[in-house]
Amino acid sequence: MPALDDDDSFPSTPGKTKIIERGPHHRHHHHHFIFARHSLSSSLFLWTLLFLALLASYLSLRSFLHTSGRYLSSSFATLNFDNQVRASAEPSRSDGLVVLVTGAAGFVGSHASLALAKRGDGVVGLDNFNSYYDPSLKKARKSLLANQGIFVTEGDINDAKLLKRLFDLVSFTHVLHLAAQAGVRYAIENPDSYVHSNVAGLVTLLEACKNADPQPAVVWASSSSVYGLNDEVPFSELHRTDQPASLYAATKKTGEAITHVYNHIYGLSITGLRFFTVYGPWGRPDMAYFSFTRNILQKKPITVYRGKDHVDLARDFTYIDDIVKGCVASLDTAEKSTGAGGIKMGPAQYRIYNLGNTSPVTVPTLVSILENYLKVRAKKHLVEMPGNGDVPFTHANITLARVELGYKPKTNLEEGLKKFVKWYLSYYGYGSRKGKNW
Ligand SMILES: O=C(O)[C@H]1O[C@H](OP(=O)(O)OP(=O)(O)OC[C@H]2O[C@@H](n3ccc(=O)[nH]c3=O)[C@H](O)[C@@H]2O)[C@H](O)[C@@H](O)[C@H]1O
Repeated sequence: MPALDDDDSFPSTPGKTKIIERGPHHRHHHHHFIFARHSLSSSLFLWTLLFLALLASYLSLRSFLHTSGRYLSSSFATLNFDNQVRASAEPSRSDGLVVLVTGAAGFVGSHASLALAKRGDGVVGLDNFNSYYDPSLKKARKSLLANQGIFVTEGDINDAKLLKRLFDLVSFTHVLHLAAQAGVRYAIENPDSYVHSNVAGLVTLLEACKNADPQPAVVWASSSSVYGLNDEVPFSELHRTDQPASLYAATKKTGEAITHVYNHIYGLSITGLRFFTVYGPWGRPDMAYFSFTRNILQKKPITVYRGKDHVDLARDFTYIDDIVKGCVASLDTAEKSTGAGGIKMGPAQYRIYNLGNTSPVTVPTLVSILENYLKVRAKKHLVEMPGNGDVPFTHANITLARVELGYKPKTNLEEGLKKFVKWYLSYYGYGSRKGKNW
């Protein structure tokens, strides 16, 4: 009796079935079966091969079209970008400057770009459109610039590749560096953003300037806040600036030291401008005159800080058009950098100027001027100045800028705020909720 080989009924290896041979009859059928199976499986095999071949060609064709499509569209985008940059950089007057303006969608940057383009200089803008305050205001400024043929590219001053690309495309004669993290009190909330833009970003930008051939002359925005706890008035460029009261001020003071290094080692021509509380149309919504206007119109309370012993705080508020004239005069009087491709050839110019108005006004006076134009009484909350970066007053001595730049501020706070309120009402409308959260 044939032993029942239990093993035969089980696959010897998982997935494989053993063919059980049961005598000649069985064998004949079996051959037939094997033959049929064989021809079936070879035609199946061929069909499978054909299918796979078709599938492979379809997939490779698709990926080829996809890649080349992407390549073509990115080449077009590159070409388009290059053309926009070059066209924007082209001056429309002979001997026109060719200026890279960083922070071009910002308050001072947009005004300065327009002024330069208006007199025939070539201007290329760079701005990261961050959301420190409502980016739609920045986009609106960008459109204003675009209408005058000025291209503003979206990018960060920390992007060394982008900067190199811009310098490869255009021989900038000047850089007007206005991109920064502004705001004195916000540094408590977001200290990193000040280091990112005002220190790291500045170094990346100066590296690009120093490597460029020819090297541009650099004019950049420092701040009245560098005077910090200095109480000699009016503030002169010779006064001490080693007692900053905010991280913002400390990063601007650091900027003055960093630019000095690039001047000293690489021969970059440097002009630092200490702006004093700049205000005006298309201004910054985070600043007091702007947020007060919005709150007064919306019948919301405003917080007015006071110093010790109820002394009013005061600022040397400076109108935007005067600041722009100071920027343009700085560009026009800047000497050429002396280095080339990162090597200094001789000593280069290093300047620092106060750009203020020389007539400080108290914050309550600012409020009453606004009340008068807006025809609404402000709901004032008087609060003692918190120790978060503010200084009690600022007051600029502008003798140096007057003598060397021909700087002469013309607009007092009353006239300047009138222009600001007119712009505000036309842009936002009465009591508009737009821009509620700057
Ligand atoms: O010159 C500069 O280098 C700086 O100027 C500007 O700083 P500041 O002079 O502090 O302007 P800004 O905030 O308008 O406060 C004005 C006054 O209103 C008071 N203030 C402010 C807010 C508030 O709610 N209440 C209030 O009383 C406040 O105490 C102050 O007395 C720029 O913002 C800054 O980026 C930098 O460029």
